[in-house]
Amino acid sequence: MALASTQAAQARRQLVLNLFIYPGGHHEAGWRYPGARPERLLDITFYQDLARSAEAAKLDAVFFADGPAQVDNIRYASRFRLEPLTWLSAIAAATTHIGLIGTASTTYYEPYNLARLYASLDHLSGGRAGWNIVTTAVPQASANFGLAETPSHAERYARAAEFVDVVTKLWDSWEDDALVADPVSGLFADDSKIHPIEHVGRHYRVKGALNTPRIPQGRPVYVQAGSSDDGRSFAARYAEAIFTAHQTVESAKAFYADIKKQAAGLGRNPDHVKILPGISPYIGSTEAEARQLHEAFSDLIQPEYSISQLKQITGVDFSGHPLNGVVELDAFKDAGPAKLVASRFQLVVDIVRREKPTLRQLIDRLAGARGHYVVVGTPEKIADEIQHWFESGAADGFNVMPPWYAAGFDLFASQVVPILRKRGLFREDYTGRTLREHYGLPRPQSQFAEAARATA
Ligand SMILES: Cc1cc2nc3c(=O)[nH]c(=O)nc-3n(C[C@H](O)[C@H](O)[C@H](O)COP(=O)(O)O)c2cc1C
Repeated sequence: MALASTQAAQARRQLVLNLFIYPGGHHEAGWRYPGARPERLLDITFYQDLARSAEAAKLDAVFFADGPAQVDNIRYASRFRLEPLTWLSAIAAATTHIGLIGTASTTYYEPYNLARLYASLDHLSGGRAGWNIVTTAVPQASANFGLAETPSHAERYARAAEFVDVVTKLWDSWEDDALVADPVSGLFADDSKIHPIEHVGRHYRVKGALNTPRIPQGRPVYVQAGSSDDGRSFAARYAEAIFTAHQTVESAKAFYADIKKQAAGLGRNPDHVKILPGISPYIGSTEAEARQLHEAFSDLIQPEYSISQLKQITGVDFSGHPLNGVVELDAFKDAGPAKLVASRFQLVVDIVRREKPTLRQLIDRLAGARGHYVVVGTPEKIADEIQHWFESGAADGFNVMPPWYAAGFDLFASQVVPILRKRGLFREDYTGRTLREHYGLPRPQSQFAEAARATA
């Protein structure tokens, strides 16, 4: 009976929930909050425990951001980077169902290397790999790869499109039944079903095939994070899940409608493109308690860090601006290279236009989750917000961004998820093993197998 009701529940549109793991927590002072464990930030068992908690709550995946550069303002916040694929591989060994989404940049990788890495993660995890495709907007990164300057926004996205075409061919280059491994006949692999890809393009020349058999999911789940116009059209063409930042349900609804329309216009099934805004919950048994919790984090903010973060996002240096002085829109009119992450830049400008904050209020707004949606309230209120965005066409789910670990996530898992489950919005139990099955996505066929069948 339970399984039938689960399947019936699954048949209804189900909420997607990922745990976005960020060393030290998503609030910039999260590593300082009482109960946080900064001494465990390089301890793999800390992240394995977090992933097991997310799996126990039946979440879809854990998600790691990434950027191949040391950020400028490490002095006051735990902003170092765990290389996602290595840490996710260790998490795979400690879990059985939770999806594993790692960020990797098309600007600072080569397709063949990246295809091998994600093929390994998908094989070793039994089909749980997701690739968050970013073009990376951190100017410091180029200096780590011998580049005199960062390629332009448009150039990065042009490369990214070709990059995805190449790795897709590489993941398809072994047909599903190419690997035989028959000790009786002595045939290990049917090499007529392993295809060189012979790619020659503007940015890449790759002969192929991949040197790894086809992966359990066929291809990792393609996730994308970038919301500029270029980012949106790239996402509509390739993404199966999109991580995005929105402060209001209206902005999220407009983004959601735009992407779904663009995807449908390309002949894709819009249901196979999951829109996942970030949400950072501050949970209290009462509204007052939740507000106190949020204020306690604000009291731990170190403005030097916040102002350097603001400069990183907007290119504008507010270090000489009084904390209690109102931030004027004019301050952004000549903003320069920081427009590399166009969507995040626009998000800050929209806050300033809408709320006319003082500098202290602005850095407070951004400290919680770098511009993602921050919700402060009781578990019912947070579940209401999630349900409202989900049912009003603003989101297919969320990347959950706890202000601190592990209690910040434990509260969400123990107090908010059960309410969502009771409302029939979220799974009782996994009904599949792979990330594609959790997301309700089809397993793609190899383009070479399809071509071979077409000519047979
Ligand atoms: C929600 C969100 C998360 C992002 N996470 C990353 C990340 O982890 N690493 C990265 O290099 N870029 C990240 N980016 C930036 C973009 O993916 C990408 O680098 C691009 O250049 C800028 O995106 P946009 O201008 O299309 O918004 C993120 C962007 C958004 C909107």
